[in-house]
Amino acid sequence: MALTGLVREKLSIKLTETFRTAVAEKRAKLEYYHVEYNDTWELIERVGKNTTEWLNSGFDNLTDIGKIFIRIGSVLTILVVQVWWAALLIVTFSIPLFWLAIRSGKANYKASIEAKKHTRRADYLQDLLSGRENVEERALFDYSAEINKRYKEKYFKAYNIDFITQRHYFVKMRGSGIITTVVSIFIAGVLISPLASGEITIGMFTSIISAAFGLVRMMSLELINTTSNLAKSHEYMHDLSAFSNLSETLGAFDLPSDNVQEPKCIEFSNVSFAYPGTDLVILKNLNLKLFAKKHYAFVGVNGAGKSTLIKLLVGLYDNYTGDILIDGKNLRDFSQGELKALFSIVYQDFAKYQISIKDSIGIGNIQGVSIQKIMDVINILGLNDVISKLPEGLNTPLGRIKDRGVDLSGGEWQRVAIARSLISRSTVHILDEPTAALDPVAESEIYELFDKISKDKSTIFITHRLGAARIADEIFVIADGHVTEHGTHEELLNKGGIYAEMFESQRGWYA
Ligand SMILES: Nc1ncnc2c1ncn2[C@@H]1O[C@H](COP(=O)(O)OP(=O)(O)OP(=O)(O)O)[C@@H](O)[C@H]1O
Repeated sequence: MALTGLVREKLSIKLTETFRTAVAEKRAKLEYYHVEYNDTWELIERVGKNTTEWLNSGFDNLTDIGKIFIRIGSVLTILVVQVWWAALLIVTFSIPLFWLAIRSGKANYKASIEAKKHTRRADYLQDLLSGRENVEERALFDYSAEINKRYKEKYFKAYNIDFITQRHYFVKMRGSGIITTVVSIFIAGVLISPLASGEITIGMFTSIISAAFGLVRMMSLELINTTSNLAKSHEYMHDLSAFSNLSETLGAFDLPSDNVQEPKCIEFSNVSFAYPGTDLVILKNLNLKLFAKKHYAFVGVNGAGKSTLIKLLVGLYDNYTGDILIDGKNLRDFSQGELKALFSIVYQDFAKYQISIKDSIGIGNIQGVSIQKIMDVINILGLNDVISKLPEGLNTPLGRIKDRGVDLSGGEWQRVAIARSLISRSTVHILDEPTAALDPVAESEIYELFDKISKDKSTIFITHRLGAARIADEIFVIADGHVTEHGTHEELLNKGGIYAEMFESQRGWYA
């Protein structure tokens, strides 16, 4: 490898590593709503996916363009000295082509973004057709032919966008090639007369013509092509800059603070909220109060706003009106470290980490947790039976990424997620219905267990199964974005409202 190649390789590795790390860090620090908002999510995906390739090609294009300019400069000098007007003519004709190349490069990049939207959908459909996750449903519902049809539609949409863009590019570039060749032929034609009259020698004529054609080739092919690619890289850098300007969560990497006390009172006061970029108000003047060491259940129909309420409580959004107060202090004034120390949460779609079961639980307390503590939660959650069957016990990798990996059942994965939350140091434990894979009785058992081990802690859980809600000290019924009923299980049954109606319809599940 030539020395320049070696230097290029070294620089490229350094640049790529620096940017890759910076992009990963930035992603981790982004304010949560960027992830849920489609436009910013697409930008995040775009910038994060092929960082290495884009940076490498941008770097290559820059060095290529430098080299081409040096070569053009030397040929141009020869031509200027010999026939200045020929050099001027070529340069003049090349300027609009240069501009065309920049526009083509930008258009190519924009088209690739448009095509990507269809490709992403096509990739998803491809996954449905061949992925592991839905192999059973694929056989059961026999939807492969229909999905395949949709896949082809999406694939060809993306293909057509790419093809049309490439065709435009090709036509433009061919056109520029023809124009500049005509210019060179014109120069040759004009020089024939001085050659015939002996004003210039045949040697001089050949050297001028070869310089002119060389210049035209460099201007119309190499320079235009590289400029177009550079314009694409420039568009990527533009995206990268928009990405780096996205707002960040202050103190995103802060560890849970040590000095946070369990809150005595959490209060929602007239809280209203619409997701960023939408007009639909999800929470409407919601009011409620939660007290220390009590266990609360939020119930209500799908879409009532229960999970949204939790997202606000743990600080994922702060663009609500009204106030959320923790012992009288506004939630917006809490640091990330304090919020992390306050709340731990198990989401409906909790993560299934494909690492050892020990680490999968241990990351719930990244500051360090003893094996004894991990074993305690394992015992409490009845996971010891599962672990005793694993070939490498606590060190067995979960999932199927590794050859030695072992998959768990839906309910077992949920217990691992709950265990992770239980070993965290936070003072308020929240379960946002992570128990959907369990049957109603097993779900009730998990909540009873959770209730028992969280005796001295504040807990909140969301559930649709009211047999589980029974154990809560107080139940909040959320409907249409606000609290419509609250009280103990018995109080709500006696009230004969929505809760009583819902419980009646579910009674058979627990018989
Ligand atoms: N990121 C989002 N952007 C826009 N709207 C959203 C977003 N997330 C949720 N919603 C909407 O907010 C409403 C309330 O959703 P939420 O998840 O809080 O309901 P829920 O009571 O927890 O429902 P479920 O019991 O089905 O989980 C729904 O209409 C939902 O479509």
